[in-house]
Amino acid sequence: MDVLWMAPPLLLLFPLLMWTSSTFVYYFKKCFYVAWMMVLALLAIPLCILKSGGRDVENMRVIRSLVRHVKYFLGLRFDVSGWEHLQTEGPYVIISNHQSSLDVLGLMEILPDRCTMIAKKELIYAGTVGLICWLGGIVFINRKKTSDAKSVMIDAAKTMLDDQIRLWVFPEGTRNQKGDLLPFKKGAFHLAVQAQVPIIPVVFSSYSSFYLRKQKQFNSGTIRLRILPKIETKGLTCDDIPSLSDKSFNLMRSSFLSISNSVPQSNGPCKH
Ligand SMILES: CCCCCCCCCCCCCCC(=O)SCCNC(=O)CCNC(=O)[C@H](O)C(C)(C)COP(=O)(O)OP(=O)(O)OC[C@H]1O[C@@H](n2cnc3c(N)ncnc32)[C@H](O)[C@@H]1OP(=O)(O)O
Ligand SMILES: CCCCCCCC/C=C\CCCCCCCC(=O)OC[C@@H](O)COP(=O)(O)O
Repeated sequence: MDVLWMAPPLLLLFPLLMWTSSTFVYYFKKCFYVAWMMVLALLAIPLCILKSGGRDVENMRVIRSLVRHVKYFLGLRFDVSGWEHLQTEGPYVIISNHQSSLDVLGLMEILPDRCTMIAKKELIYAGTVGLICWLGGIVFINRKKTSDAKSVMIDAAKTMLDDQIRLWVFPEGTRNQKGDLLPFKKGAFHLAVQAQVPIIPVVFSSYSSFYLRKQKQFNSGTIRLRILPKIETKGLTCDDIPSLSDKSFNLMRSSFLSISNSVPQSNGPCKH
C-alpha cells in the first residue's frame, strides 16, 4: 500500500528516463566513434610510415584492417551482396550514396585493394584522422572552387592509370539523410570517362531505421550494402556524361529504395 503512491510519479518519470537514456546513448556512441577513430588513426600513422615510408594507397590495407572491428562496438552489422562485381581487374571508379560519417565503416568493409577516396579538403584538418587520410592517398578537393576541384580530378584520372589505382567517389557531394538520393554531381563521371575505366555503383540502405541525427537516436542495426554490376565507359566521351550520370543515378536510386523499404520524403524523382 505504502509504495502505491509512487506509481504516478514513476509513470511520469518513465518516458523522461527513456528519452534521456536514448539521447545519452546517441551522444555516447557518436563521441566514442570519433574518439576511437582518432585513436585508431594514431596507431595507424606509425604503421603506415613503417610500411610505405609516407603517402601511399597501399596504406589503405592497414587502415581497412584497423577499422573493420568498429562496427561491433556500435551494434552495426553489414549484409553485403554483389561481391563478384568487385572482381574486376585494374582501375575503376566506385560511386556510392553518402548518409553519414558512419559510411566509412561500410566502405572499409568492402574496400578493394589499391582503392582510395576523393574527399573534401576540410577533412585533412581532422587531427590524426586527417593525417591518416593523407597517408592513405586520399585525394582532397576544394568543393567551393569548381576549377580547382576539376583540375585535381583531371590529375587523378591520369594517376589512376599510371599507378593502377581505384577511386571511391560520393557523387552526391555531401551527406544526405533525406530518404532519397541527391542529384549527382558530375566529377565521378568525368573521372571515369577521362580514364576510360568502368564505374562500380555501391548502395548503402537507409540508416533511418537505427540512426536519426535530428531525433538523437542511434540504435543497433543492419546495413544492406549492394555492389551493382559495373558500367563500362570505354568509347564514351564528354557528351555522354549526362546520360552516364542519369543511368547510374536511376540504377542506384531504385536499388536504394528497394533495400531501404522507405518511402522517399521528396516530391518524386530528383531532377538533374
Ligand atoms: C584508422 C582510422 C581511419 C579513419 C580513416 C577514414 C578514411 C575515410 C575517408 C572517407 C572519405 C569520405 C569523404 C567524403 C566526402 O568528402 S564527400 C565530399 C567531397 N566529394 C565530392 O564532392 C565528390 C563529388 N563532387 C563532384 O564530383 C563535383 O562535380 C565537383 C568536382 C566537386 C565540382 O563541383 P560542382 O561545381 O558543385 O559540381 P558540378 O558537378 O555541377 O560541376 C560543375 C561543372 O564542372 C564539370 N566538371 C565536373 N568535374 C569535372 C571534371 N573532372 N572534368 C571536367 N569537367 C568537370 C561538370 O560537368 C559541370 O559542367 P556542366 O554543367 O556539365 O557544363
Ligand atoms: C574541419 C573538419 C573537421 C572534421 C572532424 C571530423 C573528425 C572525424 C573523426 C572521426 C570520424 C571517422 C572518420 C570520418 C570520415 C568522415 C568523412 C565524412 O563523412 O566527411 C563528410 C563529407 O563527406 C561531406 O561533408 P558535408 O556533409 O558536406 O559536411
